[in-house]
Amino acid sequence: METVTIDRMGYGAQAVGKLADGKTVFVEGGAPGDVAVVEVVEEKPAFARARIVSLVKPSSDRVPARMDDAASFGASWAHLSYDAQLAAKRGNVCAALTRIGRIDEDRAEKLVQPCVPSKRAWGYRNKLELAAGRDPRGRFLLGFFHEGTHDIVAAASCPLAHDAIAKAPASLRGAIGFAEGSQDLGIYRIGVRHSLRTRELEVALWTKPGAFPRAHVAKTVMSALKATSVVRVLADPGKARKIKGVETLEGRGRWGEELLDMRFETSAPSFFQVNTAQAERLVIEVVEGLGGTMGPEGPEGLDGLLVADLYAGGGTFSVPLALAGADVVAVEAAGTSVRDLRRNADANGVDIDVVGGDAARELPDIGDIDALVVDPPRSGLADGVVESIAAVAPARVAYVSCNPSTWARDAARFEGEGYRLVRAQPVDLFPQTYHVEVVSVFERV
Ligand SMILES: C[S@@+](CC[C@H](N)C(=O)[O-])C[C@H]1O[C@@H](n2cnc3c(N)ncnc32)[C@H](O)[C@@H]1O
Repeated sequence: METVTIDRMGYGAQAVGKLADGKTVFVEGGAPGDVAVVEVVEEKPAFARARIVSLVKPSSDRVPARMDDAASFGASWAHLSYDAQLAAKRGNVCAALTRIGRIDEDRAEKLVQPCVPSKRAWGYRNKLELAAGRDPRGRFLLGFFHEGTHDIVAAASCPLAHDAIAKAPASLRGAIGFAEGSQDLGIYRIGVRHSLRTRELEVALWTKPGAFPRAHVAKTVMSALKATSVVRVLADPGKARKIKGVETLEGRGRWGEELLDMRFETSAPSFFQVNTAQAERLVIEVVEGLGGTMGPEGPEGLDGLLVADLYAGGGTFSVPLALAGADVVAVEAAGTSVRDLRRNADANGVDIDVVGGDAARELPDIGDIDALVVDPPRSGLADGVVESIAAVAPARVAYVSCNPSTWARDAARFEGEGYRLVRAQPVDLFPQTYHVEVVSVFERV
């Protein structure tokens, strides 16, 4: 056992300090400024992991615990004040840019703006993603995967989600457990989406294809939650990308949300930003980053520009860019999102050239574009994509990222291909967790 001082939050659940021998130590539940007696639980050549045995001097960034099981739904920074979370998120973006992006510290400090706080620090999620299974006694189990494992931690509620769905885990567990009785319906995942703006609430039950008592289950779900839509997503466990179908069991079969006066409809397997109010900030950053503005009538100022939106989802950026006057080509790989995007373009009265396929493969066929948006999954841009973008030579690139490490790697690639990073805006979509979104702008030199 030894006493350490915690220096900062890592990009993950843990805080970071140094052991007496100079080795980096990751400390679960630590806060910057804590002086703590720790016990090393794992020793590696380059670093160690430790747990806090006692706090000699607690950090002034600490706030009283709101619940004991916060870590089970990813709220591993809930012991930090919200200001400290925002500062740590910006710190992690700067650190990624210097360590991985090889941008010097002074420049990174100037480029990375203060993190935009979320309007709600709790109750902000429009979506709950629940894991379902059975406990050793065969009873229906609903909760969250323990981080990094497939062990389900049963949870009654999730205070990160809107109040209307925060207690959905308990209601659904009771109702579905009762409806199942001893018969296993094979439900392995349940998604619940709710909009504070449209009041629409959708429950999506993920099962393998096969017989399913649709009417009985729909009635059960409706008795637990006032849903506007209940659907069944047919896919094999672990193969979420290979959707075999979506059946409407009750109601609309889709979920509707409003974003800056635009209307988006999302089918259950498709991606949609989980913090709607903060997604609006992402849209504003992207429109302005490409030279447009948010006028009183909505996005404007991009007339005549040819813009490609890669990894476009249901059109969160494509639709406002088209409303701002740009000719938009959107590329998206997931079939359900491609259908959503076409529908969302129609619903918002814009024409968008929607291409279903792999962003890297489709990019060279798009032609001479003026500007580009990329919003890839956590893995960032695949090898060769930055080079393909540079070959098409857009004057500006807006890069939206949910992973500072892969973003910083790609920033270095852009800077090596004749682009310069001119702005990096962290936006907090995920309070109480270590996650952070970054909207950045690269200009062709
Ligand atoms: C982080 S989401 C962003 C979606 C959208 N920009 C938004 O804000 O709602 C990433 C999207 O990229 C899509 N995607 C993943 N890999 C892809 C690829 N290789 N080519 C095209 N789209 C891909 C996913 O289906 C998903 O819709």
